[in-house]
Amino acid sequence: MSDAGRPGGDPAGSESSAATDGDAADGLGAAPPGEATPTGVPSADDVLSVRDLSTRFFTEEGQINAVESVSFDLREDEILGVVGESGSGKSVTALSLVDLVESPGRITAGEVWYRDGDLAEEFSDAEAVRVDGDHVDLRTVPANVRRSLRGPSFSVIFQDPMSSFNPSITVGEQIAEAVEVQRRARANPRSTRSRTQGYGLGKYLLDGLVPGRDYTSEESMDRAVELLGQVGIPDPEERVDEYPGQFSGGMLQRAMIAQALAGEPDVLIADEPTTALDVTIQAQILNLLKEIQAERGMSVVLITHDLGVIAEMCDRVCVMYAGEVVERGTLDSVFEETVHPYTRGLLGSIPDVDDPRARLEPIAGNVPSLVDAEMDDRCYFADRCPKAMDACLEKPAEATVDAAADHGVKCVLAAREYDPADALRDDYFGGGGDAAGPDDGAAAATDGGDDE
Ligand SMILES: Nc1ncnc2c1ncn2[C@@H]1O[C@H](COP(=O)(O)OP(=O)(O)OP(=O)(O)O)[C@@H](O)[C@H]1O
Ligand code: NI
Repeated sequence: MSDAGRPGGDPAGSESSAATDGDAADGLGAAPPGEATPTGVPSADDVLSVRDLSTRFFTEEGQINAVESVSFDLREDEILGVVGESGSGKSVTALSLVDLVESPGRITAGEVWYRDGDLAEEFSDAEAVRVDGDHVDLRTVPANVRRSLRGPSFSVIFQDPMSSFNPSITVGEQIAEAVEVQRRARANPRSTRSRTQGYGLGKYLLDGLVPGRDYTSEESMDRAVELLGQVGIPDPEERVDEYPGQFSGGMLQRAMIAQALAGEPDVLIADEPTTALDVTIQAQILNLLKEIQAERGMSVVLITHDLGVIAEMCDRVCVMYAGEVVERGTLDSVFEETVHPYTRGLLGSIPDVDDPRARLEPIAGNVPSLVDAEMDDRCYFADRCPKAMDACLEKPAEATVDAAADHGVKCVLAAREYDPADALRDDYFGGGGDAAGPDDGAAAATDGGDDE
C-alpha cells in the first residue's frame, strides 16, 4: 500500500495538534510540527514506520529537544538496534513509541504507523485517525486504544527489572496477569480497548501488572510456569510462587522477559536489557532474546550503547546523536560503508566488533546540550567532529548512501569529500572550553582512519 489517500503532514484532530495548542514554546526550533517531509510511507513489510517524531521536555531550565524529527522503519521479523552515547535520546524514543513519555515531556510532532489490519479497518471511517492500508498512525488514535496495545501488541523491557515488578506480588501472578490480558484481547480483539482500559501506564510501570487472584486462572498460572521455563529459570514450578526480591538480578531479568512475552507482542522494545548484569549473564540473556525473536518471528527494537551488542544481534541499526538519528541502515552497510564521523568514532572505539563484551570508549568532547535555546540550527556533532567544515554550520538533510540497504545519513560527507581548506575554524567554538576542536588529537583518533 502506498500513499494514496494518505493525508499530508496535518495532524488533523490528533492529540499532537491538541498537545501543541496553547504552548508557545512548541513553535520554537526547526520545522513546526507536521512540516518536515516524511522519508517514505509505510511499506507492507514494516511493522512500525516512525516519521519525524519529536519529543520535548518542558522544564524549568527550558525546552529540551530529547528526540528531534526521528524517522525509521521496523520490519517484520528483525532486530533493529538503536545505539548512541548516554543522553542521545534512545530511551525517550522508545518511550515515545509506546506513549509512555511522562510529564514534563510530550511528543510534539510525528507519526507512528503501526501495522494492524483489524485496527485499520476499525478506524477506516474515523476522520481524525490516519489510516494507510493496514497501517494506522497511533499518534492519531484515542489514548485508551494506544494503551490497550501495550501487552498484546507492544511490550517493553527495561534495564531495571524491579521497575516492572511489584515487590509484594509473586512473580508468577504478575506473569499470569499478563497472560490474562493477552487472552482477553485475543478472545475478543474488537473490544480490546474496553476490556483493558484500566490497564494503565502507572500500573504497568510502577506496580507491575497489579493482579488480583481473581484475575489469574489456573490456566494462566500454568502458562506462567511454562514461560519461566522457556526463559531458562530452573525449577519454574517453585519459583513461580516466589516474590521478585527472592530472584537474582539475572533471574529477574529473565522473568521480565517472560512477562513481556506473555502478551505475545508483535513488537518487543528492549531498553538496555542487560546493562546492569555481569558479562556472562549478559551474553546468556542476549542469546535468549535472539532465540525467542527468531522462534516467534517477532520484531525487536534493541537499545544499547554497546556497538558490539549491535554487531552480534541486529539486522539493521539506527545511530543516534543529540536526539537525532544521524545514520541508519542495514548492519553491513552502516558498519562497512560508514559515512558519519560519529558512527566512525563509535566503531573506532571498540577494539573488536565481533566481541560482544567490547564497551564503547567515550569520544572526545561532550554530548551537546539539548536545551532548545542553546542549540544552533546546524550539525550537532560539528564541534566534536574531526572533519567539520564550514558547510556543517547548516543543518544536513538526510542523504541516501545506499537505497537497497536503506542506508541514510545526516552528514555533508554523504555528498562531498572532506576538504581541509574548508575546515571549520577553531575559533568558531570559542577557542577551547571543553569542546574538542577539529584539531584536537583525541577527536582525530575517533576518525576510523581512512585518511591516516
Ligand atoms: N523526565 C525528563 N525530564 C527532562 N529531561 C529528560 C527527561 N527524561 C529524559 N530527558 C532528557 O532527554 C534526553 C535524552 O535522554 P534519554 O534517556 O533518551 O537518553 P539515552 O540515549 O537513553 O541515554 P542513556 O544511554 O543514558 O540511557 C537527555 O538530555 C535527558 O536529559
Ligand atoms: Ni536510555
